[in-house]
Amino acid sequence: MFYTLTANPAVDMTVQCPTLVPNENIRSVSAAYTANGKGLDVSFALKKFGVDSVALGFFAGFTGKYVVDETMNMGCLCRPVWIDGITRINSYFNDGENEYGILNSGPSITPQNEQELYKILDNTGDLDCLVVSGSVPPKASKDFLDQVVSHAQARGADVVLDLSSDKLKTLASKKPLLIKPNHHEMREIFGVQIDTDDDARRALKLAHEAGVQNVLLTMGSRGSAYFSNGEDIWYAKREFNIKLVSSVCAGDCTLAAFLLKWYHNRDNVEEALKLALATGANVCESAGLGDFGHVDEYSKRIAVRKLPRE
Ligand SMILES: O=P(O)(O)OC[C@@]1(O)O[C@H](CO)[C@@H](O)[C@@H]1O
Repeated sequence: MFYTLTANPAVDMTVQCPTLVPNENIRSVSAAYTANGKGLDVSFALKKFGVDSVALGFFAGFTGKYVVDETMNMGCLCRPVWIDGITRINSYFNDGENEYGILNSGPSITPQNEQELYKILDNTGDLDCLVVSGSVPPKASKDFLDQVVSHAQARGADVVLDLSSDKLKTLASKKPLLIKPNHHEMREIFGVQIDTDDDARRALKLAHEAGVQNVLLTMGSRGSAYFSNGEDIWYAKREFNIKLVSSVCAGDCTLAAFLLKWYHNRDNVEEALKLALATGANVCESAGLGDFGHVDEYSKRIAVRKLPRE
């Protein structure tokens, strides 16, 4: 069973609006309020593909209750750790030309909250793979993520990491099964600006040298991705344009779709990349995750090639 951990979930407010004007109030065209957070998005996307997972995380106040209720309404399993405060609301604006995001830090967690989470991990009987995604709440212990990975690995589980902090570099030594940085995170964490296949090769090599087994490197609005298993590198690119509404949850759904095809069949890289990029593209066309209505069609329009070995 896949488990996901969202240590810092959110209600996302996604607003379509006219051009923002300093010191002026403007009226939005539309606004959507959705239960989100990176790991939760992975669970929601898996569910849309008909796969169950268990969503773990810290939740607080009326917003936390909303996120947990929505998670269960979607038919996802959820094991919340309840904490003090209010689960954050993150705001995203699209003015037709640019996207803007304002992310809040979220409620703090205590050592007791952390212990409660470790206990859940220690008592799972069906944990095959833990996907740890997103930011860590304020006041988390310095070794919180190390502990999470250790508790999961002690159960014999694989660990997948989607973290933007440079903590990813330290955690790499724990040999996670897969990491999913985007090109900005790869530059910040491993110091390589990726514009060409050779740049990607260098960055992916650094990630493997740090200990990571597999890397799914997404290239954001370029609509492409690299995957490396340490021996071979594949490059995938979508061959169509999309009308962008919000790119916010696209990376998380890309990861979910990739895992769906690849986790149980590691030779299935091409199919996994096609579904992953198709899903990411379709998610960009609505606020939140959308209905995945174009995923099948888009999957047929993703080109994948293997890079020649060096
Ligand atoms: O602050 P984090 O945890 O890094 O990111 C949080 C967040 O941006 O991630 C999701 C999209 O990936 C959103 O639903 C959510 O608001």
